[in-house]
Amino acid sequence: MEEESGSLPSKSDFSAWYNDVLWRAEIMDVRYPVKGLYVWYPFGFGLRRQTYAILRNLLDGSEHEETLFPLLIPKTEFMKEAEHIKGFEDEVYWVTHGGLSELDIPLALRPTSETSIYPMFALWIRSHADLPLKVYQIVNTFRYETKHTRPLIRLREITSFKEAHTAHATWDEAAAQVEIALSLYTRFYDDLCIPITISRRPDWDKFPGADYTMAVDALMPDGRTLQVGTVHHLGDHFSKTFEITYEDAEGQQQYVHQTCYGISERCIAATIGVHGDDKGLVLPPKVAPVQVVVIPIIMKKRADEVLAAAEALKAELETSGLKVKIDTRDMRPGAKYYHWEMHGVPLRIEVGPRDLDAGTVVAATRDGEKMTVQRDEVVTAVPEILGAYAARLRTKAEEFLTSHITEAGSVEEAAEAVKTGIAVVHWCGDEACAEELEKVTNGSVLGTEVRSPHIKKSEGPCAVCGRQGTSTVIARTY
Ligand SMILES: Nc1ncnc2c1ncn2[C@@H]1O[C@H](COS(=O)(=O)NC(=O)[C@@H](N)CS)[C@@H](O)[C@H]1O
Repeated sequence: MEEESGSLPSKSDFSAWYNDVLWRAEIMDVRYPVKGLYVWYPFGFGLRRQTYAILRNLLDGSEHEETLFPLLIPKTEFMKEAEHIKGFEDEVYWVTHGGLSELDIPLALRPTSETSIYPMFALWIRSHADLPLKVYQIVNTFRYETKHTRPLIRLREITSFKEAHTAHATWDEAAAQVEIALSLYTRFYDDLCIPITISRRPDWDKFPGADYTMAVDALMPDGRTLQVGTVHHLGDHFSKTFEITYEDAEGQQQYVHQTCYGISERCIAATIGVHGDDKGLVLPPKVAPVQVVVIPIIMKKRADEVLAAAEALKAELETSGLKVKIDTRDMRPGAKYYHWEMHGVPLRIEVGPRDLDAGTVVAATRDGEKMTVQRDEVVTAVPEILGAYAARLRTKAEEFLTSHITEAGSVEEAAEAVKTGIAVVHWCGDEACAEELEKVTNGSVLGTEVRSPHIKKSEGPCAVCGRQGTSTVIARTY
């Protein structure tokens, strides 16, 4: 794709920066003629592949099995669970025709897959020996979002919806699975070098049909939080609706207790938003489609020698398991640096005539570290350089988060804090007080039972009514 004229807006104008970097870094083409649907460029798709490979490995390594359920859900099944319907009825797309003939039963495009999966769970689960059952799928789902749609953040077609669904013998075992899911999500976001907060959503914000919802939030550069994952304890609401029972050791029929937990491409929006800078993407090594770019510094003389050395270096790095590109385009080095910095490539290695003579190369990390490396040590040095780079990304993102969390003693203080980040107040749990908190702060009550190394939980008088309250997170959200 041609390097367009003009330059990337400053990241301080986050909305403009975000929209611009998505096409300049070839992540998403937003010109598709349906609102809320976007096209993955190949480079962006590479970022998606790497990101979801991490997620797959974490799930597969935690006794989940990947599966695939149909996209279309018969209205008869979809309309079975009252809460679920209420939560999704104004978001569901319906297929009403097959060709020219009207369907006798309209089919929903899955907004999420409880009502396609659980009728099958009822067939699959017969005895406690079938439990625990842990499956996941990574599919596209469809939600007719009426709020402002944004690529990777608020889609009508969620193209990368990882949804896990588990079934257990007891409520407690399902609750234990909620904790396992949260620890998997914590590891996943750590691999993306993204610090998160976890909290229990207030009841009015929990997943339709759930007992409770634990949510994972990331702080974006504009001070708003992005819900980048959720884990729901479904109790036996769905198993009673879909008759998912098992025979227990005493020969009794028991309803299973379930969980489900989802992550969408918002994880990529967070990676782009949290780490990016004024020059473009800054990608963690584990998800970068190109981890190292080799730039031959080609002068008139010795061009062939430099090119051969650069190709040899590329081959060696690839053999060591890295994703490497060599940029031999006929353009000045600075234009090449600009291009690969825009694409967030973690490490650039320059090879020129002087380097050949000195037996060295110049390594430059995407966050600005530059060093000379002995040519014959490059293959062992690169993993260390990338490790140190990832640690710096993590530290920088943690510092941003911790410096944007305010323990607020009053509603007014919370209102000030949410202009640029997260406020922690004491809230009694009463909905009326939450409404007052949201009205005055212009933020949302994200939740209680806050889990974050950066937020200490405490008790104290509710910031609104003075009754006994607990630490509660408030922020402006996407
Ligand atoms: N319109 C959307 N665009 C992008 N991501 C979304 C959208 N709606 C939800 N998500 C993401 O998908 C995650 C899971 O969605 S959810 O509704 O909370 N939960 C479920 O659907 C459950 N079935 C767990 S899979 C959310 O935490 C949020 O991060």
